Amino acid sequence: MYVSAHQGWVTVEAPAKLNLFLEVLGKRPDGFHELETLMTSVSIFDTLRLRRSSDASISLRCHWATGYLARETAATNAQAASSTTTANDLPSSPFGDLPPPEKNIVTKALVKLRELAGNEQLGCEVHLTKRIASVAGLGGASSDAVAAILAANIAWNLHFSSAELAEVAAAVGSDTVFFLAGGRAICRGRGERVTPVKRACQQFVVARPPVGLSTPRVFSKLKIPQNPLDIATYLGEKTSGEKTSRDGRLHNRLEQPARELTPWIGELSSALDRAGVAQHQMTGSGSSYFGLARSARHARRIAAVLRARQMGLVYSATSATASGFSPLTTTETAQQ
Ligand SMILES: C[C@@](CO)(OP(=O)(O)O)[C@H](O)COP(=O)(O)OP(=O)(O)OC[C@H]1O[C@@H](n2ccc(N)nc2=O)[C@H](O)[C@@H]1O
Ligand SMILES: Nc1ncnc2c1ncn2[C@@H]1O[C@H](COP(=O)(O)OP(=O)(O)O)[C@@H](O)[C@H]1O
Repeated sequence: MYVSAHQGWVTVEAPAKLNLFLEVLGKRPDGFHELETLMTSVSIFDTLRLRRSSDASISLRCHWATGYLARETAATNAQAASSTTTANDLPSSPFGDLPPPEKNIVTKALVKLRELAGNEQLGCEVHLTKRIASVAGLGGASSDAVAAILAANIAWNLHFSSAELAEVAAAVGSDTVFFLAGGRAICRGRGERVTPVKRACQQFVVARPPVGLSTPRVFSKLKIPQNPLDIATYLGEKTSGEKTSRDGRLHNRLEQPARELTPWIGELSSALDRAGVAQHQMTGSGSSYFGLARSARHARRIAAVLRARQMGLVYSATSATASGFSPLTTTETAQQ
């Protein structure tokens, strides 16, 4: 995350993520699945701007960067949960649909944060510009939630510690905690137990087909593996006591169930094979699919091929760099 503050507004660039390895170890009594996943944040960003307001309302205006409005009546009070807008009454965009503001994860995260701060009078105005496609396995909603928590922690002068921020993040999603530091990390449990690993810079081409996939739906099609793969198949030898990732074999246990739900995964896989991309797979619970490119130029070239074949929304992206993605040690302004 990149965080900055200017004239009362806190701005956060919230990255997407890709799952380079994802294994499902079993189903838990709480209905969630025990995961072992290697995630990397990548250079596809939503932009969240937040400033404190003088009253207790939490208002959110959310739109796609292309100009598609997520909600026409975007400004809403967090308490006004009985808004009359519905998820179906506005034109959808090629990025996917977004919920009305009171159901947006950003609003939920801010309500949770002020609840834990013990001050229901805290209010703010939020503008969210979305570029990360939705129901795409790119973690856009989780990243937005963390961006909002970080921005409000500054705007509301809460001085929450990293551990407290992680508690708020975990309360609103499973892969949210990862986004607090981003970079590259192994996430276990529901996704909330995060171990950073050394980063290698990688280039990707990412395509989000015209259909999205809902996470619970993909999990419902999954057959739990008898012999789950060890993440060591992806991670290399230990270096100075810390695991370092090498470009191991990609793996995503959720890809097979997703292939049963949409032909797009198979089509993207074939397109990347034909384009000569050596390693590719689906990210998260889909529907986005990515390939490992040899260079930024290679990624752009493959992206152009996929666009020409109308394979959906196509991005070329690079993995997180060590400097830019740690909100907890970010710029001076952000630490005020
Ligand atoms: C599965 C992953 C892998 O990165 O997929 P993506 O959503 O990113 O594609 C994530 O952990 C998703 O994280 P997140 O999107 O925050 O999930 P949540 O909102 O907490 O859960 C949505 C639903 O997914 C299922 N779910 C999610 C996480 C998990 N470890 N086990 C599950 O079974 C549950 O049915 C849950 O109700
Ligand atoms: N700020 C947000 N951005 C995107 N989707 C959101 C947001 N808030 C809530 N949602 C809901 O979250 C779900 C998609 O989450 P998203 O992170 O885009 O998918 P995925 O986890 O597959 O990447 C959808 O049901 C969507 O309505």
